[in-house]
Amino acid sequence: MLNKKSVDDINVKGKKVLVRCDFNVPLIDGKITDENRLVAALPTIKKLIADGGKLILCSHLGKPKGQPVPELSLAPVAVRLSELLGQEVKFAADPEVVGENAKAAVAEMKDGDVILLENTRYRAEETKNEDAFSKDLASLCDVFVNDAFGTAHRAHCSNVGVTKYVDTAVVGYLMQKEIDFLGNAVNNPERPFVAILGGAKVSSKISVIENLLDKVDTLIIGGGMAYTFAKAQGGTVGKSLLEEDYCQYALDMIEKAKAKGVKLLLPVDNVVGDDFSNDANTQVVKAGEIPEGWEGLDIGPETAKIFSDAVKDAKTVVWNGPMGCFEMPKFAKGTETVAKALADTDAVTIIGGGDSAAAVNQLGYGDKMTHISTGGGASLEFLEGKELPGVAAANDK
Ligand SMILES: Nc1ncnc2c1ncn2[C@@H]1O[C@H](COP(=O)(O)OP(=O)(O)O)[C@@H](O)[C@H]1O
Ligand SMILES: O=C(OP(=O)(O)O)[C@H](O)COP(=O)(O)O
Repeated sequence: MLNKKSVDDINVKGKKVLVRCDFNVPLIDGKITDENRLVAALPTIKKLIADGGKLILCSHLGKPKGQPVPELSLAPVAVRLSELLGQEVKFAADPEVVGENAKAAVAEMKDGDVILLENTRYRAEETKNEDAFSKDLASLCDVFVNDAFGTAHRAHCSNVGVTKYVDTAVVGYLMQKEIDFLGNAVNNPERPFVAILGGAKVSSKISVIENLLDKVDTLIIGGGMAYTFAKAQGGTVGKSLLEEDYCQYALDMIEKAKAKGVKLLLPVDNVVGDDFSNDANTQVVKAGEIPEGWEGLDIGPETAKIFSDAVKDAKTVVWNGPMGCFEMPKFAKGTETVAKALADTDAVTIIGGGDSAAAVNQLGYGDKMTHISTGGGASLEFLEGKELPGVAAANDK
């Protein structure tokens, strides 16, 4: 259990409550194309409304780099949130985020009202965690609630700096839920505990591999990073994604897994293409036997079966990173097979955010998983065993 004060430990009746959410959602032509992060924020927002707080919501959106960028305004989020909540979420348009407009909007609020501030990254201080903006934010409220799990790995004004200038800083339900699911899976798993890692590069997953090798019964490695392991073991990988500098590291990890009694599963076959394109010619070859001019873009059918079988017997599964270039239908089969195996197992299934979450949702297995994290970078850093600054900054219980 997360040892931080939460929205259940405070009384917000009649108080101004600044709620940091992660409303960093994909927008195409002003339309929200994935609203999971909005839906995930609703329980905390509804609870605080019911308790009679005056809710001042805030979030970043994209990377406007410290100045107003109209395409990155949070205005469309206020519209959609109003619909989802069934009550008006007034948008406090303000290029300074906490300028005259926002202050006037806050001054008019009644108990149970909700407003949304403009994109916090319109202010240059935000990502530098500089005091001026932290103080501005704190001046708006009596109480601060951080429910932005997706941003918890950042130390910015709106999730960390602001806590220096408020007496009460607690976490919301989403933050609690994410940390409880990820924390239980990693630190107190029902066994067998299987972790599946994929994605592009070994270099970006090193700390996760190291941390998980101390905890899992089985570690499955697929995706682009598997080719560095294949090459390290003396195989040929054609023009597959390869990090030569990490070959020795890959061999060390194979040895480390052996020494710890962790079963390490690597691909035994691959779907290869003669081009990085959905129009490529393809064939299935044994892992480490990829011909010159071809590149591995997915795990092969035999590998997909081995990985699925390992998941079948598991009691806890954590998955981060696709098994291949799932964005191209020709190379999506491996990721799809693994997603289906997770959907069919009785195990607790936890999906790290980012591409794996997108893949699982896209394939229609979203509601079959125990928990899909709303944070890519944040869940990765959690799996690395790092302390998340956004969580650390809240008041201890
Ligand atoms: N065999 C491969 N060759 C090249 N890219 C790959 C391969 N397998 C997976 N990828 C790519 O890796 C990307 C995801 O990598 P990464 O950012 O590390 O994962 P995540 O966001 O889940 O942490 C996807 O865009 C996917 O297309
Ligand atoms: O979308 C986010 O991260 P994610 O894509 O790693 O899940 C968070 O909102 C953090 O955004 P940032 O990576 O611009 O700091």
